[in-house]
Amino acid sequence: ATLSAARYGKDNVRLYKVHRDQETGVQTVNETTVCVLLEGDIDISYTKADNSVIVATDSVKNTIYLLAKQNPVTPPELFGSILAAHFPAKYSHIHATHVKIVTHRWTRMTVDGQPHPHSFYRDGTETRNVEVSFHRNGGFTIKSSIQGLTVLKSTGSAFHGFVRDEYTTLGETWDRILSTDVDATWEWANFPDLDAVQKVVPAFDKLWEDARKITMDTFAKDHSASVQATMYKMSEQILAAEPLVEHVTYSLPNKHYFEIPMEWHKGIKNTGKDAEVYAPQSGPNGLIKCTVSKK
Ligand SMILES: O=c1[nH]c(=O)c2nn[nH]c2[nH]1
Repeated sequence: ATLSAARYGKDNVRLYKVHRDQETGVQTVNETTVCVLLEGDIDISYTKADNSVIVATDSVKNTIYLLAKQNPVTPPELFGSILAAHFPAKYSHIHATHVKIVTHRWTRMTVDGQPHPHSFYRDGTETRNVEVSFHRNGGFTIKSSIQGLTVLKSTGSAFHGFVRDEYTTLGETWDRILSTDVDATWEWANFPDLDAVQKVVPAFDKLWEDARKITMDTFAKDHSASVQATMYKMSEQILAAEPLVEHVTYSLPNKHYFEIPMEWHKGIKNTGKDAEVYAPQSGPNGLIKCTVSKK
């Protein structure tokens, strides 16, 4: 037997940092859940029970908190890169780091018509995430994503013209509910070093805002012929929004809402154009994926 791959570290490191603006008194919060995994000359800790090469996962956790104290934690692409670069710089036998940061929403409250200086609410389970992989000789691969943004449109979605054969029972529709949990990822061109990441910092927040707007605007406005067609339009627009992005990937569950026939009860019409009451389905669900890349 041979050890063909190995990486280890600390997962589910919950991190909160507050910024206090001394002049305005406005406080800003950031809450994330972090995973840092290390790769390198660590084989003997697996194959020979030799722990001399192990940076303890507890030390990894300590390092995450210390670097969060000493560095900006936003944008997550920057903090993820700072975290990823630290370990190969500190430990000569660690050659690569894989970082995942999940950012939870704390949306500032509006109180008495004004943004409140230090009060926030969790508006949904949507998260803003990054995955940063760094190799000593390979620079930074950064993937940014929006996940868990649940959307629904009550019309403006059709699905017809698909294969009809002896396996098909699904009826064609020109007007259906469409709902999904958005999982959209955009992959940046390789950054050779931390300076290259620092130079692009403003683009990270901007593209997250643009990608979120593109996703919701397209979802709302597109007369959707299918999940496939609509997600391709979203992907094209994100690619066009930022030259440094090389691939855009969407993974969208099709969360079905079934019509409930009622004509058996006194002839009540509740299907097709008369449908008003539906049964939201927990499963099965369609799952539609695509990756769209620069030419
Ligand atoms: O948008 C859709 N795409 C599909 O591939 C599909 N299959 N059943 N319903 C569907 N809706």
